[in-house]
Amino acid sequence: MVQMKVTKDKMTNLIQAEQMIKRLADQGADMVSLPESFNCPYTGRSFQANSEMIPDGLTTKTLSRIAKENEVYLIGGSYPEKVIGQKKVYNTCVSFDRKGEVIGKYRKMHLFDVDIPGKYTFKESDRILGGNELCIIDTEFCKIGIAICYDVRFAELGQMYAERGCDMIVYPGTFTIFTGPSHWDLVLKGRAMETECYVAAISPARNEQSKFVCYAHSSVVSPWGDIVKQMDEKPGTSICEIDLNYVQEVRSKLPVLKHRRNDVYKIIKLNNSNKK
Ligand SMILES: NC(=O)CC(=O)C(=O)O
Repeated sequence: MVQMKVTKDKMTNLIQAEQMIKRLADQGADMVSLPESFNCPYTGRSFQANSEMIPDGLTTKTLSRIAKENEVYLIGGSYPEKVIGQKKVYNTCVSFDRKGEVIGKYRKMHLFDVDIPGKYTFKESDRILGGNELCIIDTEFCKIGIAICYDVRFAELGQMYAERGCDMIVYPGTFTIFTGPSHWDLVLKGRAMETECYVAAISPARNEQSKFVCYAHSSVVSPWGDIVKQMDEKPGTSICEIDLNYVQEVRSKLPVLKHRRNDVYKIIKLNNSNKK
């Protein structure tokens, strides 16, 4: 987990990310994840101003080189993706294999439009478009589902990854200082427990000078719902060794995925005419 302090300067952020990824690779990490919005601050204006084409932009090219040089799988946190003909951008996570090849691209699906009076108001959809596709990366260890931050609040997405054979879900995410203390552990544990997957969530470090002050506390949660690694709010790196046999062990002891009654329930949106 790379919990870096994101600055306003993209080059500084890329250099910092590279140093931290190298440190983790030198310590034996097989897979490294960056946080959401790692190459620029997480504000609407900064996001739009720093957007790049994928895969031709500087950030994607740099991450590809870093993954290759360090021979690690790299989940590239997220950064703003420019699309020709669109004014708004996507909040996108690109993943790479050990050779630096792109193995997945995920666009944040659920947009963080919230109004917590007196505390925090944000309308991500003013400048960002929501993606519509799942992203599963197939690694030598297991299949991993990718989603971003606010997506973690939506249980259905996690369920879809579990149903499609993922043993782990990675959420680069930057929860706010207002929501994190009550909700971060809860949603990560919830997603892990109901999907019986390992769940990892990687945040930037807290930056009190930033307009967006995040909760930080990057974490890994086991398929039983226990927090197996958690950082505090400071910048740093952390390695967590996980045992994928434990996923199967939990699923055989408590087979909630098998017990789902998909024959009885499915989520539909009622229109006004048939709403009771
Ligand atoms: N920043 C987000 O996208 C989400 C968040 O902070 C929250 O859900 O809380």
